[in-house]
Amino acid sequence: QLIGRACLRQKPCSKEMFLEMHSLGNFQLSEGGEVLKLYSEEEAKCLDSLMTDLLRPFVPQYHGLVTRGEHCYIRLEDLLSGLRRPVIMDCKMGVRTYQEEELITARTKSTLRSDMYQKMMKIDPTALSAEEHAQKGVTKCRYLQWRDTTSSTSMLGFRIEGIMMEDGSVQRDFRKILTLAQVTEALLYFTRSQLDILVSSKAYHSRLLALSDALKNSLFFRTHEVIGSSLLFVHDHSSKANVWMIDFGKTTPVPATSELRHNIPWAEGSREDGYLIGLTSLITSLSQAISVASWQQEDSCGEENSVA
Ligand SMILES: Nc1ncnc2c1ncn2[C@@H]1O[C@H](COP(=O)(O)OP(=O)(O)OP(=O)(O)O)[C@@H](O)[C@H]1O
Ligand SMILES: O=P(O)(O)O[C@@H]1[C@H](O)[C@H](O)[C@@H](OP(=O)(O)O)[C@H](OP(=O)(O)O)[C@H]1O
Repeated sequence: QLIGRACLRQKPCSKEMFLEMHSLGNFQLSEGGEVLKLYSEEEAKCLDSLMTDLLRPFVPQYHGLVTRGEHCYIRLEDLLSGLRRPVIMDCKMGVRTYQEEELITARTKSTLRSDMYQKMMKIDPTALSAEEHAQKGVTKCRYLQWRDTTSSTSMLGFRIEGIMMEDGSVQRDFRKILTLAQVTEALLYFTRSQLDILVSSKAYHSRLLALSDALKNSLFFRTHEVIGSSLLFVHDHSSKANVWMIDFGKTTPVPATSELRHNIPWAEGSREDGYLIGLTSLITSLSQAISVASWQQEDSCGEENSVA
């Protein structure tokens, strides 16, 4: 994720610097309120469908394709346009981050990844089997499964990938978050307990409820397995706050005869992704954060009155 790449720099964050960070990965600078993301057929197809779906207000506007040099790019609305020193949180949604297809491929053709072995070694060498140690490699699917079960993905249906604060500092140390209480703590940190960002009519809580309604009625959502997609939370000092669905590179249509529920646990073959399990967890945690922030505000008013 970009937020991870942004770790490379810890200076105050301007829009230019933010977009520059994109160019380290799959993104390129662009003019006129757009960002360019490296083309993938799956993502372009999803964005095409989303532009005529009920989810359109929750997705960056898609302006088609453009070629720059040797590469083709997807033109997307820049979600940070108009924000000064934005604060950003990327939550990867769903109870798993690998497609069923990746699982099948891993069983039949096991390409080993030494980078993923090294990442596991660094965090928990005991999680690796003797065979994996001997090979010094793991399949991507094995790594993604390990990431899912050791983060809140499997249990809560989402995980926080990263948070970037207004000074450009980036936190990615959310791997150990497993419970709703820990998510609540992270949300209070991310919003600095500001109630206008958490709960006002144009803030995170109401936006998530509106998204939940739209998802229930969306044809796109009923007919797609949504894997590795994120909810991007963005606000700035003026308390403008919004949540967007992004990253459809691993989102695929299900066969015409089936529809997904998104709110039940995954069993192989079902293609269920648990997206709504994650959204429910997020809304619950946000409600808890609102309660805590309200108590904090009452407490500080009480202290001020007693000093006066
Ligand atoms: N339309 C947009 N406007 C502004 N920023 C965006 C936009 N889309 C994505 N980003 C930023 O870029 C980051 C990466 O986006 P995205 O997940 O789509 O890319 P990716 O290359 O598929 O990531 P990964 O492969 O690591 O999952 C997001 O966390 C977000 O901060
Ligand atoms: O969580 P980490 O440690 O950052 O690991 C990455 C993360 O799991 C991404 O979801 C995955 O990309 P996809 O979901 O797009 O497959 C990427 O695979 P990659 O290295 O093959 O891009 C991993 O390296």
